[in-house]
Amino acid sequence: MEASEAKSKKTGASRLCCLCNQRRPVLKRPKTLQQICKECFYEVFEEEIHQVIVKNHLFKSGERVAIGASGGKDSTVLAYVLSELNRRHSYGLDLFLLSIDEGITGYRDDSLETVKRNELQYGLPLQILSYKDLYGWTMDDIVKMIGLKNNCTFCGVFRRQALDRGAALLKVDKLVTGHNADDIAETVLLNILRGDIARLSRCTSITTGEDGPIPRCKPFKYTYEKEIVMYAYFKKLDYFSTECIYSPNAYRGFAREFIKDLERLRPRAILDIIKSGEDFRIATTTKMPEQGTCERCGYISSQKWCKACVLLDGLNRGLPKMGIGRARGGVNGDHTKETKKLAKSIESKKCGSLDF
Ligand SMILES: Nc1ncnc2c1ncn2[C@@H]1O[C@H](COP(=O)(O)OP(=O)(O)OP(=O)(O)O)[C@@H](O)[C@H]1O
Repeated sequence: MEASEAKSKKTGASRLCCLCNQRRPVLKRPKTLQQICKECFYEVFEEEIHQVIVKNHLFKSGERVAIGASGGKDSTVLAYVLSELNRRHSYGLDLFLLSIDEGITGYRDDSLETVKRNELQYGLPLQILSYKDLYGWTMDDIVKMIGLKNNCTFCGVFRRQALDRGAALLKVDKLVTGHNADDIAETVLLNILRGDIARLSRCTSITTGEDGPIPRCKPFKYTYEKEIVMYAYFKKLDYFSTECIYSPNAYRGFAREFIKDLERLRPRAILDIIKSGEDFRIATTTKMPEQGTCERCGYISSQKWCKACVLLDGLNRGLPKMGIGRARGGVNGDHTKETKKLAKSIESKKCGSLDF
């Protein structure tokens, strides 16, 4: 063997992309550990998402679809890829960007600037709704009142409803979010750790809320976070990468780290956790919440008042902890068993939990 040949074999310098066998590989694909070139990476990344959309019948031609756009990597890549696929495969969708301004100075104001640029870059109309306009409170105001602990509960509950209201305003048929495979695996794990069977059964569904105001889909259900970051990086997409300044959710953070450790040992671990979540069956004896409407605002709720109204009532009465079960008294019948149960159920729904 020639010395140069032996050297390139040792360093792997002569290797070609294991998909096209023509170009030099520039990355190791996190999901499969294959050494591939940039062009093949774009192709497999986009094609896998297309297959997920087609196999799960996520959209119908002619539908209006809002993309929940936070300006972060996931939703920015989602907006970009969905516009590309819509054109390439003639899905026939009318796409919109929908952003919720939680009122977090130094975080959401900056990320919304990114979404405004995406509006022009991708030619997608943008609708912004703010917590201030919808609820009379910004997250800055709420954190001033309640501190950092539990603020994610308010933010998550309000965002979910705000996205529904934005979707209604845009008259869309569906709302898509950038929740990725890592997010879903993490939520499966958290729901197991909390014993939250109702959520465990819902959190792996690719489409949820079909019986609610608007169905929500997660086209990135099987897409790895690392691949989304790589895609955004190689495509030089314009996104905002700072973490929320009010997000001290340590429990979720541990679950995230644990999954990252598993992924390092075995990349398939993320898909396997999702699969386990999908295969869980609920015993018929497990009591599931019944869906009705909030007596106060008419939004979907399994209680007399929806979660947002309970939290808002606490804030407006100067008793913010009431809604998260930290103070005595409350709505839905003061001091009753029902209030305690409601407060407990709200308390368990922390930041980013996938109630979709
Ligand atoms: N303020 C918001 N406005 C509109 N959509 C949002 C907003 N916050 C979150 N979303 C939607 O929910 C998804 C998951 O949000 P999460 O807070 O977990 O952020 P993330 O995983 O960092 O995603 P991203 O990178 O898109 O910010 C986002 O991808 C986006 O589709």
